[in-house]
Amino acid sequence: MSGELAAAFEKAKARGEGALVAYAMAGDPDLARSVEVFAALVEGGADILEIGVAFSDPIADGPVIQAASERALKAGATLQRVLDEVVPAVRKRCPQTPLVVMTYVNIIMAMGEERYAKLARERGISGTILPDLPPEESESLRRTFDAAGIELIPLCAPTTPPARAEAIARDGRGFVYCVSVSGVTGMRAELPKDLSSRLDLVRRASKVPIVAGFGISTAEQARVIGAHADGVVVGSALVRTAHAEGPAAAKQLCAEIKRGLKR
Ligand SMILES: O=P(O)(O)OC[C@@H](O)[C@@H](O)c1c[nH]c2ccccc12
Repeated sequence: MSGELAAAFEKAKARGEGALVAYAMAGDPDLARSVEVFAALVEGGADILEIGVAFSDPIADGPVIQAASERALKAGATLQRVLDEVVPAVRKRCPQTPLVVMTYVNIIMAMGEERYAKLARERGISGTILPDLPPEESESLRRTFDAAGIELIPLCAPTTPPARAEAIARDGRGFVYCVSVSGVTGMRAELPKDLSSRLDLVRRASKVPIVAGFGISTAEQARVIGAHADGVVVGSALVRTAHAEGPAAAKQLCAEIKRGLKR
């Protein structure tokens, strides 16, 4: 196991903070400028970067990330180029920050799972999130990733039955990603009332840290949810801000959300 993700959660905890996992799309608006966005998120206090690799059919994504996907595809952000050009540049700018790739199964299969795992590890990736990975495929992929030192981060949905959520959490690598709302990524004014009890259940069963993501865009939401998790994921709000106002504004938003994660 790489251990870099665990260390990032430990570091945040030692500072009395929940961890901020900040998502942006590699190649949005182009490869070089997305590196600036990732660096800004870390300057704003992100503890872990989630690097989106665009896919033509992003079924789990709402409008903001879909639009980012389209911009990235237009800019030529293939998995190969992201690993060759974006990841090393981000690594160089942010040497202390663990990097996680977030993409869809097809993209990994097209490269070949072993080739991906080896190359990703060489480039400095710690983990990978695949929201459309069917449970039947997850075991073989997890073995491949384990062997290469890439942590396959599992997801738990609101529709995952408690016993299944516990099983996922027990077997988790890196951290468990608890999806807060049904549906697609994107900002939400309100989060479900039973979210905190679901998070408590997964957290009790999990050997690795747990984070909540989907719909979080404010410091107040981060504060409320952060009390029941080891960290939160913020995507659409950062992607939208970086696109509309630039990296400096996204950095500000990170810093604000980070304040909500102070214990
Ligand atoms: O955008 P939101 O609502 O802040 O959600 C996180 C998110 O963007 C990121 O983790 C993500 C982007 N695309 C995904 C697809 C599935 C699961 C997670 C994701």
